[in-house]
Amino acid sequence: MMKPVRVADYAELARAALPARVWDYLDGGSGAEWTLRDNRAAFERITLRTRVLTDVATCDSRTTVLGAALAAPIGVAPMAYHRLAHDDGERATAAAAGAHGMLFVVSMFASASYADIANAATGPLWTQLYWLRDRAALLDVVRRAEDAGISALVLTVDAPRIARRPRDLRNAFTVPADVRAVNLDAPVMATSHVAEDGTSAIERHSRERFDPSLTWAELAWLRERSALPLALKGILTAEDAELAVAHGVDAIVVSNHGGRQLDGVPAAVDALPEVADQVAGRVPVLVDGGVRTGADVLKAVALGASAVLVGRPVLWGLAHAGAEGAADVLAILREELAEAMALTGRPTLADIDRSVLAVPRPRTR
Ligand SMILES: Cc1cc2nc3c(=O)[nH]c(=O)nc-3n(C[C@H](O)[C@H](O)[C@H](O)COP(=O)(O)O)c2cc1C
Ligand SMILES: O=C(O)C(=O)c1ccccc1
Repeated sequence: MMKPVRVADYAELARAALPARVWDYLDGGSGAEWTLRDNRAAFERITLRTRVLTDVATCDSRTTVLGAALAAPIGVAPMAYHRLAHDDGERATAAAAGAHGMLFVVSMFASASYADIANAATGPLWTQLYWLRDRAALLDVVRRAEDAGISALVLTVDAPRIARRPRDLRNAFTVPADVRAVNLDAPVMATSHVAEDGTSAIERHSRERFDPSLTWAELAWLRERSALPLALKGILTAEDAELAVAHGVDAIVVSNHGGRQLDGVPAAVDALPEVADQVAGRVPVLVDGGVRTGADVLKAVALGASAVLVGRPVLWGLAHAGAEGAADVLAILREELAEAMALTGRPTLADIDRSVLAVPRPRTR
C-alpha cells in the first residue's frame, strides 16, 4: 500500500502484520457484532451543517479534562496487552500519545509496567480498572499506578464479566505466554494463557477474577483509598449517568466497550446525547467506540463530549509500525479535526455545538 492517509488504511496494514487469531481478538466484537458495526454506522448517519466566513485562520482544539491539558480532545482508550500488536507495547503508545498532546488511558491488563510506561510518556496518563474479587490485588494495582504518577482512575462498569466473543471462542484464543499483565498477574500461569477448546481464555479469566457483585455503594471503598479522580466507563443511560453524578464520580465515559460487551446496545454516539443532557455539564463526559476520523471527533464534541477515546486504530498503527505508526494514526486524527473545524466554520471547541449537526429527517414532498 502507498503511505496511509486515512486511519482506516491502517486496518488493512495491521491485518497483514498480525496472526489471524490476534487480529480477530483486536477486531472482533460480541454476539453477531451488530453493536460493533453500529458504532461506525451511527457516525456515518450524522451529517454536518457548515458555516462560512467565520475566520478560521487559526483553529484551536486545546482543552483540559480532569486536570489533563490536551492539544486535542482525543485520548487512547484502555486496551489490554499492546504487546500483542507490537513488541514495544504500551511504551510505544505512551510516546505516540505524548507526541500529540493526547491522553493515554492505560489498561489494567497492560503488558508493560506503569513505571516503564510513565518513563516513556510525555503526556497525561490515566489508568483503567476492573473491580477484582481480590480487593488487595485491586488496591495493589492502584498503588502501583499512583506511584508511577498516573493521574486518574477509570473504572470499567460494563464488564461484570467479559462477553462471549464468537471469533475468540472459535479460535480458542489465549494470550501468548510472553505477553503478560505485569501490573496484575501473579508470576504463576494465569488462566488467560491456558488453552481450552471452544473457550476464550480471557472470558474464563474474567469470570475467575472480576467481581460481578459490585454495586454503586461500594465505590466509596475505592474513594476512601485513593485521592485520584474517578471516572466510570461503560455508561449508556441517563439513569446511570444520574447515579454516577449522585455518587460523586468525577467523569463518565459513554461506551459499549467497542461492541465487545452486550451486543444489541446502541452505538456509543447514539447514547451520548442522553447521557450528556442528563449530566448537563456537572462532570466531563467522554465517549468511545467507532471514532475513525476528525469529523467523528467534531460530531462527538457537538453531542456533548469533552473528549473522545480511540481504541483499535491505535493498535493498527502499532502493529504496522510501532510508536511511529501509532503516532501517525493520532496525527491524522488531529489534522482531520483541525480541517473539520475550519470547514464547518467552528474555530474553537466552544463553537462546536449541536447547530453543526443536521437532524436527519424523512423526505417530505
Ligand atoms: C483489543 C481490545 C482490548 C480492550 N481492552 C480493554 C480493557 O482492558 N479495559 C477496558 O475498559 N476496555 C477495553 N477495551 C475497550 C476500549 O477501551 C474501547 O471501549 C473500545 O475499543 C473503543 O472502541 P473502538 O475500538 O471502536 O475505538 C478493549 C478494546 C479492544 C479492541
Ligand atoms: O478484551 C477486552 O475487551 C477486555 O476488556 C479485556 C479484559 C480483560 C483482559 C483482557 C482484555
